[in-house]
Amino acid sequence: MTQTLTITTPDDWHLHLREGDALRAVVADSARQFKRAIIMPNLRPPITTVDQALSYRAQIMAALHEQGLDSLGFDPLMTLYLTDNTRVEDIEAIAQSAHVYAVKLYPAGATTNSDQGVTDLLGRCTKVLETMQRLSVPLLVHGEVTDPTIDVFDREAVFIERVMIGLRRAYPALKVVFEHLTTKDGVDYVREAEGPIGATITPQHLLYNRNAIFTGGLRPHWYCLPVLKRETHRLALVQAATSDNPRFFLGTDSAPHARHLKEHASGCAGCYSALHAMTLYATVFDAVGRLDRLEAFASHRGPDFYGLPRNTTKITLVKEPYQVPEQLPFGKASLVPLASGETFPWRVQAGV
Ligand SMILES: NC(=O)N[C@@H](CC(=O)O)C(=O)O
Ligand SMILES: [Zn+2]
Ligand SMILES: [Zn+2]
Repeated sequence: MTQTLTITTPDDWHLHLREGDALRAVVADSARQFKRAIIMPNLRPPITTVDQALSYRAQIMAALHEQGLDSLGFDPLMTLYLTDNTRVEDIEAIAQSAHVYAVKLYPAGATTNSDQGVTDLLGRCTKVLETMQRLSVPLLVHGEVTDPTIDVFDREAVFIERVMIGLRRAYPALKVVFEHLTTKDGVDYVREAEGPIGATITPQHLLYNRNAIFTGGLRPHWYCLPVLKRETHRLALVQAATSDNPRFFLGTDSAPHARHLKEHASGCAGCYSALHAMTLYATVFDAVGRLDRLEAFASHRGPDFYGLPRNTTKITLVKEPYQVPEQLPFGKASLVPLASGETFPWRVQAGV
């Protein structure tokens, strides 16, 4: 008999949906597996006010509507992009809003569309951080320093020392999500830290180490930020995700970029995983004999951290081979999903 696994419908606590044709090309992939997703605000220009977040959300809902997918009931949870100029009123507006849930910190220059990010968090954002702490608005952190003298592979570990510890000491009750955790240093920090902290973990950082970027030649579709790390770090992430620690939960960081911009002299950072995210996570959990923890990681710990109800619907995963397409349409361009062409042992039961 084919093995199946039925779990509470999961949520994706870190997702890039883009805009326009790109949005229309990818949004259904998330909506078919996930009930809710935290939508990243790193558009051009970035989403910095509640009004902008609401009109972006309307764009997302319209894209689903055009494709006849309203009945999926997908709920995009919006975020604002923290800048040096974010105002206390912007945070107060979040607390009043039914659709905006968090503020995202991109250190200036750290990643895709982060040039308007924060230059001096503890110097320039004190009033805003105080207000977030008081109103229980979570800060979602891209945790890498941008100092060019720091080795790319060390930027997360150095961020903990230079920024995270001081930030959390200054605002001990601020809810913080350490996004797309990639190192054993990060896992140890999140596990041991006091106060309200959580961390998202992507499928690529659970499945691959940095050798994947260089196997048989330079492979741009395995390039994301924070970059894949060595095997010891991957093992620590798998251990954390499959443990019973409520601080570690699912966030794909699915980040679509057109094929020609990935296969480029300065290729964009980001892996597209929304298409087959639950296939990838189930593969990891099954490989270490911990499918029993997949539901907690994918469906329970995220809403618990954000103080939201868990979903009441279910999805079923089936242990049948799933082959990842070589590429997908992406407006006028094409999109190469993570591990394109490869076969994995689990798939989501087709419902819609
Ligand atoms: N993760 C990535 O490699 N890229 C993300 C940005 C981010 O999450 O840092 C993107 O928007 O492309
Ligand atoms: Zn990031
Ligand atoms: Zn991201």
